[in-house]
Amino acid sequence: MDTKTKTRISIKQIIKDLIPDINYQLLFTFILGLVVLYVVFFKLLKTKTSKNVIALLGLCGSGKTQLFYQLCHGIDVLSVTSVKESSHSLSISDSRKVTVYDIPGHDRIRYSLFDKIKSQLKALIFVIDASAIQEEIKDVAEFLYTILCDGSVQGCKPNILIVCNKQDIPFAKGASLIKSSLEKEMNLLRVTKSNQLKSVGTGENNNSFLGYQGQDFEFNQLKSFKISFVDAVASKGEQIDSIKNWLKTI
Ligand SMILES: Nc1nc2c(ncn2[C@@H]2O[C@H](COP(=O)(O)OP(=O)(O)OP(=O)(O)O)[C@@H](O)[C@H]2O)c(=O)[nH]1
Repeated sequence: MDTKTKTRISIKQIIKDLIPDINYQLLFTFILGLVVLYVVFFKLLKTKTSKNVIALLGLCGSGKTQLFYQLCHGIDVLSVTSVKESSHSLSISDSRKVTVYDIPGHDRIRYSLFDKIKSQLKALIFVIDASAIQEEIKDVAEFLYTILCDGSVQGCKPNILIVCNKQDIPFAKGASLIKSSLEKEMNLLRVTKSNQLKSVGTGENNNSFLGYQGQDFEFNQLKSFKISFVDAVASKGEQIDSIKNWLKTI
């Protein structure tokens, strides 16, 4: 008898001595269960910790880069239209760090850059130029609608902050007015979007219709997201405290 077989027999003997009526099948199932639990636990932990991205989104010129520099470096920046994303690690509390991405607003590149990070979203900051919202409402609503319909974004359930920036400019619209204007615009948009999908024969697409059927669209119908609106002035970090406070809550 070799030493390996001897050891196996003695281990079996020890277990038998300890628990005389042992059911090996039950023991095996128990150990297998523990292994499965261990794997699932670590997978869950990994998914939770890997969602540490905050994306700054919005149309060109809304003030994303200005806000990015204020939040991450506490400085003002003389910015030009961005053509590639910038990122920076930011501490949002003593023990938590996130990576903030400034995604350029140009419609040719914003989606491809956003696609790279959207599966790791912890939160989204959507920046609007409140002084130009009357002219830009359709584009803003379309961009926001597309983001909210995205399957990966819906899967991440990020907290969303809609920043109504440039409140220092006379006649800039306030957050509550912008919220209701966006709801009206998105109400129209979801009819066109779902009709477009029907006409190309894709049938029902759960992601394309936001809110409740038969009711006017309201942001609070979106249960996957926690959406808040704030007024802000990113220039010189004049009015960004509400954004900083929100970051602590995500
Ligand atoms: N008055 C005022 N101007 C601002 C404010 N925030 C940003 N700006 C100005 O708006 C312009 C555009 O700001 P950016 O931060 O470059 O805008 P962006 O969203 O990053 O633009 P893209 O890179 O094209 O996507 C710059 O001239 C900023 O100085 C603000 O709160 N008030």
